[in-house]
Amino acid sequence: MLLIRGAELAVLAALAAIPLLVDNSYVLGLLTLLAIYGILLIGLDVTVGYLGQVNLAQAAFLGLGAYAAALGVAHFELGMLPALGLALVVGWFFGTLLAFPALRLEGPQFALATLSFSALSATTLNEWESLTAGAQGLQVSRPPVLGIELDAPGFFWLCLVLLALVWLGMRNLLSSQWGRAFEALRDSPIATDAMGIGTYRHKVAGFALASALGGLAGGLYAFNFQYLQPQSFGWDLMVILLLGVVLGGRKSLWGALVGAALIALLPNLLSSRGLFETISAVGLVIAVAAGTRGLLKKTARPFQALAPIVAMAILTAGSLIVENTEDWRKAIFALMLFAVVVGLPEGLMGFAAHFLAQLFRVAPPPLPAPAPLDEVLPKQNADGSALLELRDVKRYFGGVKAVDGVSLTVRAGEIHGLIGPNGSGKSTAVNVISGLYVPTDGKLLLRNKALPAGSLFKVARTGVARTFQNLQLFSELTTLDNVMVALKGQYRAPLPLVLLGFAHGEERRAQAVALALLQLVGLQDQARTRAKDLTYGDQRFLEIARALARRPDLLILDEPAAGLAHPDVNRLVEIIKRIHERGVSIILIEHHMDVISELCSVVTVLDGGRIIAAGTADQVKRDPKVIEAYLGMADDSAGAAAPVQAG
Ligand SMILES: Nc1ncnc2c1ncn2[C@@H]1O[C@H](COP(=O)(O)OP(=O)(O)OP(=O)(O)O)[C@@H](O)[C@H]1O
Repeated sequence: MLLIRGAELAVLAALAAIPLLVDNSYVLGLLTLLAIYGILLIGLDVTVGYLGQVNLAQAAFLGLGAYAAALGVAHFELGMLPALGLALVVGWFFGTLLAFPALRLEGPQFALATLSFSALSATTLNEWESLTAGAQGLQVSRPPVLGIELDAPGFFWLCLVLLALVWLGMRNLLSSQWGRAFEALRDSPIATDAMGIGTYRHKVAGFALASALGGLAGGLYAFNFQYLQPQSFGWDLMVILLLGVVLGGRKSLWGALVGAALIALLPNLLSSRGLFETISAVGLVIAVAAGTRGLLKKTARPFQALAPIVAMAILTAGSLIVENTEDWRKAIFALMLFAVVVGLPEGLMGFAAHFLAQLFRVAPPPLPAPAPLDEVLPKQNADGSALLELRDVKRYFGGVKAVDGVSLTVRAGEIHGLIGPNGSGKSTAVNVISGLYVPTDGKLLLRNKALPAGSLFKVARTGVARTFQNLQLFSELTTLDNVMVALKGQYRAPLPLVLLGFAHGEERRAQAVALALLQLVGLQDQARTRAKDLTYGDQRFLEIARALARRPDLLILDEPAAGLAHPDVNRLVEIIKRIHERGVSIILIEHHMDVISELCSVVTVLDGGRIIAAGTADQVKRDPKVIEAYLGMADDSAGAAAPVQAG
């Protein structure tokens, strides 16, 4: 950690020292642009990298921020800092305004919405000539900072200080509960909602933050160039910004800085022959190194390894042959983008990080001791009172009556088994209870209060947690982080404290709690393993630990033994017993009748969306309707064997 902090400080100090050592206005101009683009790309990376949304509006926010700062100075005689504050607020305001409707959309539709906003913003800046001077361009004067006129190095240092502050704030934010929530909702929005974290509101917050940084960068841009034209913030720039994020490496502050350096250099790269030749050659070396490493370690397919080498070889040869590199601009960008997208999907910094990790082998900071289970999961009062009541609940899909008038009561402290042949409506029933589906009709009560209908997020906040039949883990996050995501509701340091880095205490407490839950399911030694690298069985246990982090009154386990090998099924039974000892009430959907018999005090049997039997496991196993329902299933799988045979 100290090494990383040291590297950050060294790079910033080196950048700050350059104007003292080199008296060159061209270099200073590039450095200033690097700092401005750095802020802009850190913002863009929040949406593209962390939230996984294709945001095509960041250039527009740069423009809006630039004009806001310029007009603030021209019309209200603002100083530089208030003008930059105005640019930030304008970016944030329009970002929020766009985010509310646009983030209701997904994938390409969202990208199109941001594209439309860019077009609208460019047209308005262009046509509102009385305010912006339109295509003619707007002269901008650079106001003093706290009464001091800044020369070129002074302005660069201001940009660098702001970049350092943004860097620091974002590093703190992204390594906090907020950053984890952003990553979680990219991996599984359904599970994020089910963990009580509103995906929509977090996406809106992330987008607004990105736009605010776009606005701030815009203010600096205006005072740097001191001349604005609406067409500078159009589609061309947006493509270059995306190129910067992809080239530098997503989800990385370093990646944003490297991307910013590249896009600051790009236009100059082509006009300086020597520089272009050098960069092409360096690109070829990187492509060869990455390709060879990929082939040797079998992490890359031959095409993935060879294509970038061929592309960079063409670029290097071209840099030596062609007369005027400016004429080949688009082909050059295309070759570079192709090489990076195919060969280095994690960007230059992602690639460099592998090497640096091997070179320095920095041990992660030690984890705290697990918190006592009595604090993490206090024993609940299992008094047998009615916890969850379903009254004549129905859920139809067109003509399919998946759940057709189900009434049942789950009592505090019981493990309530829900069984039935395939397609009998079990998953639909729990999807209605947990808020994934809106019921077609009927009432759902938790402790005599109506359960919110059709909102995973709201139901999660009432004390209901669940796992999923088809695993819904945050696969890119570690085991520990998966559990910590679900703790967000319990650890809420105010945002300013998080940005300033004063949330570490809270973070340590959350780690200790998460470790205790991992210990409960036997995964404490895998805390730093990424969820996608766990065995299938361990992934199922991780989902249970994550759901427990919600400290639920009611835990719904949707076929937790599905696909588990026999030893893991035994382990699962032990885990469920341990959870039950804490007084947590459980609804258990299961096909393994021996698991149901061992664990459940009450069993409800569904068939065709209706309850056909209820009672103890022994009673329902002997019920003729249940036997008929199961035996009526032609050649069913072994896992779904008739209950009479399995017990
Ligand atoms: N989203 C949906 N759209 C349309 N039909 C659905 C949907 N979800 C479930 N169904 C139908 O509802 C019925 C009940 O399905 P459900 O998945 O709830 O059963 P299940 O008891 O959980 O089955 P399994 O044990 O195979 O998971 C089935 O006929 C299924 O095809």
